[in-house]
Amino acid sequence: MEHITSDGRILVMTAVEGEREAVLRGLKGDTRFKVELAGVGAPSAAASTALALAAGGFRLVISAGIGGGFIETAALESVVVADAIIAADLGAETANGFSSVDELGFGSSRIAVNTGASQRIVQALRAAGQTAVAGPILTVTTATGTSSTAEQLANRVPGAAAEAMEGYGVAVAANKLELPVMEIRTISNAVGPRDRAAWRIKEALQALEAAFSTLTEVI
Ligand SMILES: O=C(O)c1cccc(C(=O)CC[C@H]2O[C@@H](n3cnc4c(=O)[nH]cnc43)[C@H](O)[C@@H]2O)c1
Repeated sequence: MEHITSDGRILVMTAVEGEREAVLRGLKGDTRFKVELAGVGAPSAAASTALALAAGGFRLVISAGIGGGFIETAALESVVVADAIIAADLGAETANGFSSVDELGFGSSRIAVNTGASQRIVQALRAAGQTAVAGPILTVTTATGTSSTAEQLANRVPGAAAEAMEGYGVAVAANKLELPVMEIRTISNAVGPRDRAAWRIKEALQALEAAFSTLTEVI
């Protein structure tokens, strides 16, 4: 996949150490990658990514970790590769509902990715035996905990596949340096009512490890 990267390193940002360790296990010492901690939430992720990128020499930035899945699109333990990274709650509440920063004229809540590259990674993951889909990954400030919020987000972003809390922050930092960005999430829980007994964090971390193992073969 030389059109994603050729020379230069790939920076992978994860929110927490458990995710970082899973990615590192999958990479098996591949020195083309550097894996750093973003912290939880888009502001921390943006600052951490900017600091990491200051070292220079990167060709691609990937926001990676576990996430919530819009379950009719992304099943538990599956992989979602972003075809867009969207700050889904960045905007204003109005009498007529939510207005995005785009609608308010303050900027863009959507960061584009190389959708061809996302599709090719999805194909490679499927060929390796994982369930994978490309779709919009939402960045939220508050993890969704009700069916009503899940429904609002799904209506706001048609085709929404997953939500997490860092992608938009990582992408803003990459964008500032005109670097391409991707987001890869493995699904630990359904977006909706919190049901801890149903969370599959261990399995999602195993899926994350497997996804990065495949990535080293195609990138
Ligand atoms: O408890 C553990 O063992 C553990 C291991 C690895 C990661 C975690 C996390 O809690 C990661 C937090 C991270 O995950 C994203 N996330 C996961 N599910 C959702 C969701 O439904 N909505 C939004 N974000 C979600 C998020 O990016 C967090 O930063 C725990």
